[in-house]
Amino acid sequence: MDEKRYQRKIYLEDKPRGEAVNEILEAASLSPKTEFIPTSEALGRITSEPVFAKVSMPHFHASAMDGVAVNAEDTYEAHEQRPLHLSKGEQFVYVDTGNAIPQQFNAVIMIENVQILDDETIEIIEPATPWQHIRPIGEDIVQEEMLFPQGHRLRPADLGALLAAQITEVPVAKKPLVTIIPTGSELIQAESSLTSGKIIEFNGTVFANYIKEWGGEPDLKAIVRDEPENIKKALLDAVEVSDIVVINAGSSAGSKDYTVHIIAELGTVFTHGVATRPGKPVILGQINGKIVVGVPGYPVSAYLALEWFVRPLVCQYLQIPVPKRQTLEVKLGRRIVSTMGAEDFVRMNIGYVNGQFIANPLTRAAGVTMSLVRADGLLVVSPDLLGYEQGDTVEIELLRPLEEIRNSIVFSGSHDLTIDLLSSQLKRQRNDMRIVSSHVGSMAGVMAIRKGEAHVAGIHLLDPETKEYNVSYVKKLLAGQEVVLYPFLKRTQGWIVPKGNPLKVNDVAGLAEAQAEYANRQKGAGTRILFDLLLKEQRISPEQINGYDREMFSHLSVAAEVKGNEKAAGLGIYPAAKAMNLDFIPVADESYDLLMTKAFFESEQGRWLVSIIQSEAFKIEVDKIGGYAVASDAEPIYI
Ligand SMILES: Nc1nc2c(c(=O)[nH]1)N[C@H]1C(S)=C(S)[C@@H](COP(=O)(O)OP(=O)(O)OC[C@H]3O[C@@H](n4cnc5c(N)ncnc54)[C@H](O)[C@@H]3O)O[C@H]1N2
Ligand code: MOO
Repeated sequence: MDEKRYQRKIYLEDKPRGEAVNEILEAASLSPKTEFIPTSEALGRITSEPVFAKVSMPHFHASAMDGVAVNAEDTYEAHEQRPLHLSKGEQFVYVDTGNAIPQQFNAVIMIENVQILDDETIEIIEPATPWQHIRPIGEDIVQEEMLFPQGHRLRPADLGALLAAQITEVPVAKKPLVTIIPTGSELIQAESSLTSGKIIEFNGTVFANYIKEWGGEPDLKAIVRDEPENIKKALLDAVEVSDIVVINAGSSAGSKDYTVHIIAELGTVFTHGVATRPGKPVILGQINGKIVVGVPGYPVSAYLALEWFVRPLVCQYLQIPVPKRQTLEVKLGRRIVSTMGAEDFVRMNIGYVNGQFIANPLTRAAGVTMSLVRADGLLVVSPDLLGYEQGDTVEIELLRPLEEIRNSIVFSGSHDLTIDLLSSQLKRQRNDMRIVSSHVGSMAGVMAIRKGEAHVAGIHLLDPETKEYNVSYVKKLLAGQEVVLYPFLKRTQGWIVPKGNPLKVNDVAGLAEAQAEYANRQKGAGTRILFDLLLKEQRISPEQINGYDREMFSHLSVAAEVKGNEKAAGLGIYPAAKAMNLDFIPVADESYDLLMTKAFFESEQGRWLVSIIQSEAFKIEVDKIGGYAVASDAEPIYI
């Protein structure tokens, strides 16, 4: 393979996103092609031309009520004091709702207002007005009337109107065919077995489904290895048949990032690098008249780039405007730093606490797929800003329905596996509520309650003086605030070590002596406070601990670090060790309590939370994990 021809490209442009998208829209000038499809299958499709009714609805004068059809003139004499008799056939006929009205009649009297005297005769006491209770021809739809203009997205009721007007086949815009080419020699299908360095290909499926959602027809190709000839062939095959081509990864400055050179060789490159973070290394080009969008490999960058560049192309093809997201004004719980000169897209969590929406940034790392799963909204920081201060009011694009956000219980503080159980039990009882948790550590959890950014915080803070948990911290840090400490769990902290405890770790002294590779927790985490106390008690300095500066953010991450490394050790809770099939040496029993504002504790959501904690079903689930005792009949401590 002639790989030398494709030199690394180190410097990327920083083109404004709007400029980059306009360029490709102009070059593409995609226009819709019409196809006729059965009306019953046209849900969500876009009409490609105006649609006119073939027949009227109703196409005959139809009775709107069950009753009798009459000629209004025959009934004018009827009066309460002078009941009028009408004879069947000549002066009236019985009709049901929807029946055609015989030619000689022009009104319907409801059956309730008719006195049946015998088989042939009825009596009425009120005259009928012409056309009463009759749906005249075309009341609903008039033949030749325009039902829909072009560019209308068909909804279920629209399909009904089309069929009623006898349109059984509807002209819609053909879906643009979008070919998706995942590239990368490290990629494997999810079904294959994983070895180090291999990554499961999943961006392709994400793309295919967004494209479907946006109205396109995706064609997800097999993984293409990082070899110029393979990439070239995949691109040439794709532009032959598709309307738009998406090629994933190989967009940056890596030694195997050939895509940009290949597009340049086969056609034109308009853009390599846009002024956005993440998503910078986008490639926009054209081969044989077809637009090729090279989206970065990292999943978050990939999704954003797809939305910025592929969605407008799909919409251009369908001739519909690019839909805008609903926005929400929120208060920022944390400061947000942004790059000058580039648009920043920050994934955000939003909570509705104390009557206001508070938003906090999720991780900014472009490789974290779960940040897209968890995000409630997207904050777009414009290129001329350096960011926002904590407490600023900003507008956020919503990625989730507002109702869902409003009903979320915002959970902060320390991580514990039982919070996930609590969350699923709550969802079982109240499918309109959910727990959103961020694992920031006990101390940050207390602060989140103090600043009104969370409803509940899980905390386990050992007071080195009193050897008591939580109470002294809350009293000191939340003085003057009305809060409740709800005794939740007793759990055991201990050494998490490889099976068989090869380094024979039993205490901090042993840990230091064996020079174990220690996986520490972040500052402010309850486990970290415990560890520092153990060091102090045994007069061991942090410098003696190998790995003291490596901070993990949860018990499970500590266990994951220990797994597969015979020299590693960590401090954490029993279930984390069990989950990763590691050994556990108990060190201390601790109280993991729930800190809440009094207002939340007494709210409907707060009462639900407590009722789930006290439920038998929850206790059974917790017992299944092992290593916990749920505090039963707990009395909340008002502070
Ligand atoms: N020296 C520099 N390095 C990088 C730069 C840079 O400017 N200078 N940019 C970084 C940024 S920002 C991004 S974004 C990535 C873009 O990388 P590529 O588009 O070249 O993609 P890869 O390196 O091949 O992959 C990145 C990452 O994503 C995974 N990946 C790729 N395809 C898929 C897929 N279909 N499904 C799931 N995951 C996928 C891939 O395995 C890598 O882990 O470059 C930075 N580096
Ligand atoms: O631009 Mo990359 O897309 O930041 O992660």
